[in-house]
Amino acid sequence: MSGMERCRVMLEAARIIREQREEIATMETINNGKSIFEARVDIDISWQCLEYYAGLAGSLAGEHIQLPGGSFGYTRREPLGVCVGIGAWNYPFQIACWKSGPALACGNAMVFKPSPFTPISVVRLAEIFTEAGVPKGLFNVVQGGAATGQFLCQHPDVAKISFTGSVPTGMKIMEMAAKGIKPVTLELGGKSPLIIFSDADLENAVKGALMANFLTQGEVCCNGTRVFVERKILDTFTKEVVKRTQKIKIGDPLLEDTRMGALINRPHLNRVQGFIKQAKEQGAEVLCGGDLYVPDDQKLKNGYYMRPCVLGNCKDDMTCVKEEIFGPVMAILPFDTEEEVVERANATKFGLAGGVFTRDIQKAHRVVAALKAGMCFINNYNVSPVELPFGGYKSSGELCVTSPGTCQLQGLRVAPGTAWSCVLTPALPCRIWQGERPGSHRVLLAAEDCLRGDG
Ligand SMILES: NC(=O)C1=CN([C@@H]2O[C@H](COP(=O)(O)OP(=O)(O)OC[C@H]3O[C@@H](n4cnc5c(N)ncnc54)[C@H](O)[C@@H]3O)[C@@H](O)[C@H]2O)C=CC1
Repeated sequence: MSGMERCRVMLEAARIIREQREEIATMETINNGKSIFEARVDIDISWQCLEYYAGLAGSLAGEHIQLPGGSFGYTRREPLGVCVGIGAWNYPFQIACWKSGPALACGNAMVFKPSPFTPISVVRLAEIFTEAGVPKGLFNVVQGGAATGQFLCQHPDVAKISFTGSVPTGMKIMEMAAKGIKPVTLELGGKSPLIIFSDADLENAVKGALMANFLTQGEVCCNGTRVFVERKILDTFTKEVVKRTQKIKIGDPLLEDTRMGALINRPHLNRVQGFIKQAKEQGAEVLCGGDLYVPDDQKLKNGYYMRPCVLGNCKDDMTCVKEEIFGPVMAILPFDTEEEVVERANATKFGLAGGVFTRDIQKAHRVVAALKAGMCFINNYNVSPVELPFGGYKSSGELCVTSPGTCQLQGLRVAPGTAWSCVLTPALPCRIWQGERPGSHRVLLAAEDCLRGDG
């Protein structure tokens, strides 16, 4: 198909997703355990992603290069072939769209393997693609776990791998890809810093900290789980964060007013609670939560619910501060100076995201420029519009130009050795946690301010 033809099919898929938003969101809530309120946002981001790449499909073009003596050369944009997408369980439908959107826009085929913990919603995506006119066999779902993932990565007919998941699995994928000299895009874990200066709008900073820690039960790779608070406001900030955290409504994720659903499974719940136990042993103080939550509703009593946890008295060398917990656990750390906090914020093997809350715009841009992180937020956190890059530094994986999988857009890829970083600045304060739709945020991006590095 030509780019325009691919565009039309993808726009139709986006339309169907929009039309079936409620049904798919409900399916995603059952699939993952996150609140229906959040699942709807995921579905919106998913159709927006397909629309965005549909828009690019028609404009992909080669170049004509004039040579001496009247000769000329030209480049063609050609699909890679069969791309493999391997997804994590926290954003099943969205990850599948982030990977298949760019792949299909560029004329590739995709074999997608969801996490075995969240197998269903991506099957609905495959049905929608078929309904929209994607030729049979162009988007395929293969269910399975590690062995299936390995088989796909090692398959000689696979041209490219796009992976979202943990750092250890990412390493294995990179090794397998290296053996086949296959390009790979990795979207891995994080332990991102959130820096609250004493001049910040306190109300907004507190909401930002909740957004940075408790969306999707804390199972979000770019969460700002190391919350550095300027010592002057430590007590006030901590008190307010604890108060708001205790008010988060936990329970049946299909209810409209629920803001925190169930964790993905029992072993993961045990693992998260293990981190909290270890944090206490190492001297941290549990300021709230961390215990199991048992809903009154009998049919939910065996669910994997826990109360969101805030840890005080944390030190940089504690396990809860160093390792990704991937659950609703916030660690608060005091700091005194800008120089000190930047150094501590960067002292991590990860580099996915970072956030700064301050009223001083120069300080905000200075600090985010110094953070070694792929995505930085100023006076906001965890908004990810499809138009912006998503990816990390260091062990958080390769940074690509837009959403995971984008490297299928060859040529738009960041040149080797360069790094991109994107910064989001809000026109409105963080309100999503109060129940407003993310549409109420207007995200401003000024390219000159936001891109750094050779890109
Ligand atoms: N940077 C990002 O964009 C995101 C990162 N994550 C990270 O993912 C992790 C949680 O997700 P999990 O599903 O537990 O990660 P995981 O790494 O265990 O699994 C991810 C996917 O890889 C597959 N897999 C496992 N072993 C494999 C192997 N040897 N070869 C090929 N495929 C294999 C799994 O079946 C699953 O589909 C967290 O560490 C989180 O930070 C999650 C979401 C987004």
